[in-house]
Amino acid sequence: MARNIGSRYTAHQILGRGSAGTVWLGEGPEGPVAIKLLREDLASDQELVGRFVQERTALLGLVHPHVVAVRDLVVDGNDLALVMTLVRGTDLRTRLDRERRLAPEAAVAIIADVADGLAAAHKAHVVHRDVKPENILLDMEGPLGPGGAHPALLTDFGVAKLIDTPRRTKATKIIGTPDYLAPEIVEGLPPRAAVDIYALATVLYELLAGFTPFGGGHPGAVLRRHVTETVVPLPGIPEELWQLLVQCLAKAPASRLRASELAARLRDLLPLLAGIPPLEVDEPGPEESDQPAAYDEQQYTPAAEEPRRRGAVPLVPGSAPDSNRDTHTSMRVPAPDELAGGPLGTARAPRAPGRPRPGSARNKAAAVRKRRITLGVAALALCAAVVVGGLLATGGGDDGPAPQDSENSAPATP
Ligand SMILES: Nc1ncnc2c1ncn2[C@@H]1O[C@H](COP(=O)(O)OP(=O)(O)OP(=O)(O)O)[C@@H](O)[C@H]1O
Repeated sequence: MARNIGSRYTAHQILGRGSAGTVWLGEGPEGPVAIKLLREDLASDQELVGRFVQERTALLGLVHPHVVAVRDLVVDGNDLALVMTLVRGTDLRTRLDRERRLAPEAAVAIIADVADGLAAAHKAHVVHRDVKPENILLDMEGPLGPGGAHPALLTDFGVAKLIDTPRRTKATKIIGTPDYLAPEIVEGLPPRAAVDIYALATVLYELLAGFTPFGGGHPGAVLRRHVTETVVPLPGIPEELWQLLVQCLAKAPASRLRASELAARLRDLLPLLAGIPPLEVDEPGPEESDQPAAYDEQQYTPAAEEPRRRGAVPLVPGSAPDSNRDTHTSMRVPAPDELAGGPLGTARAPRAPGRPRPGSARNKAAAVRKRRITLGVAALALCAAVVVGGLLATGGGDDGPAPQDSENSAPATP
């Protein structure tokens, strides 16, 4: 069923739904386009419409081979729409869902493309703020690159910023997708270009591992891990690539690479990665979905009809994206004491197949068993010492004190 969008565009068929609206396959004066029609309640928000118009120049000015171009903005009656270049292909989430893990060469080629797009945006002082596989489109009509990767384009520029109006989200609330949120955002700092680098490095990790480094479980736990936990090495990952990942996942934004540098360094690595198969990494089990120790769950309110999916809530309450993907969260910024992690951590640390993960529930159980044994042996040693001491005190023993096992008599440590 076709419908007109403004006077110049016709929307023909729904391509997909996100939390902020519906993307249509449409037609304009210059041929086929993708039209993101924002939800009616957003379109009727005068403040948002004002921002939409304000951001017009920045959004329309961003033209780059690895950015989905916004070609027009339509404000017409109840319609508020972004007209974009139509990308014929799929999004990276769909590819990842299908393949679980990508070979390092293909993963790096895709991320290098996106880093190029980000470099152009950052040069124009535009921060994306919502880099994630859902917002990376693969152009199946483009030429095949290294590792058989199709060209990758970043989409949804400026949408997070448009929706993050002071009225919708108080200064103390976080907007974004938990798995990809940089620690400085969790700590309440304003988002700068480095947040996109952190998110992009998280996507690269996910392409290689099949899961994000700090995701899983309650969104509060995910946010805390971003701030307190360090990323655990992926088994079999080439060292140069690992070092690059670690640098871009640094907690301090200033330690991360700039987008242009990241793109160049990734491309330099491509010859080294040629022919390497996808890494063999065990999927994290459900045991890692720990609840944060101190986070007040009352503060986290998923939309009533929204099922708990990977700990996410939609960007805008009441929205129903048509996929079961992690979308956005809107939560208050956790207090410092809530961000303090436990000694074992709760990150879904990767491991080589068959080997236990540090900090996993299985390891916690082993730690508890070890502690019980240590305590038992220490108690026995103490009893023996008391008996021997008693015998000595009463002059009843000639064999001297019982031998002390220095390891077993040490105080039990958790
Ligand atoms: N320019 C485009 N060309 C072709 N398909 C597109 C384009 N932009 C978006 N799509 C498709 O439309 C669907 C919905 O996109 P949208 O950006 O609204 O949602 P999302 O990013 O998945 O979720 P959210 O907005 O909640 O983060 C996606 O499946 C995406 O692949």
